[in-house]
Amino acid sequence: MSSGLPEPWTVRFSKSKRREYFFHPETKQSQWEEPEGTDHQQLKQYLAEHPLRVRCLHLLIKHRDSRRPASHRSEHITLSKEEALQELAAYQQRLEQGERFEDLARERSDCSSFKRGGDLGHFAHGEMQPAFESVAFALPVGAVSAPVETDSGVHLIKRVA
Ligand SMILES: O=C(N[C@H](Cc1nc2ccccc2[nH]1)C(=O)O)c1cc2ccccc2s1
Repeated sequence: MSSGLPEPWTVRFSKSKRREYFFHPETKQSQWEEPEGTDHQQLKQYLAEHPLRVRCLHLLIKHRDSRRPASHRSEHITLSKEEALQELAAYQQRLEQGERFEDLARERSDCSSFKRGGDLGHFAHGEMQPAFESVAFALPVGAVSAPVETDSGVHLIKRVA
């Protein structure tokens, strides 16, 4: 689906101003206003279907090959990746039995976001590790991912916005 923007303009999200802006990848020009010739309705429809930001909760289980094999739970994580995946599968079952994602993230996540029920807040493209980002942006709101592997460990991701 077209963005409604004239080629090759793209739309991005400004974290500082918390709003979208328009970027021309050849001239490197950026501006707040919609470029000349934009189909406004099509752009609004496009943004409704291709959000520039998502908000997710996640439950991370680190293992001995994680980038930083330590967390508030353990100074030295020795779990193997296979053991971490087995433990994550048990949390998937508990979610399927109706337990709240936030409660399980608070109980078990090795990410410092555990304190907020695994809430990472809103993030745009380019802010999280690629494998995490692509799954997060592909999730429907309210859905929980299958296990996702990143350099940090193995995750379950719930998209909430
Ligand atoms: O990178 C973080 N924490 C790392 C673990 C980690 N690695 C991740 C990789 C992708 C998404 C979230 C991730 N969390 C740590 O604690 O070792 C973040 C913590 C928080 C806390 C609040 C909001 C965003 C973030 S991102």
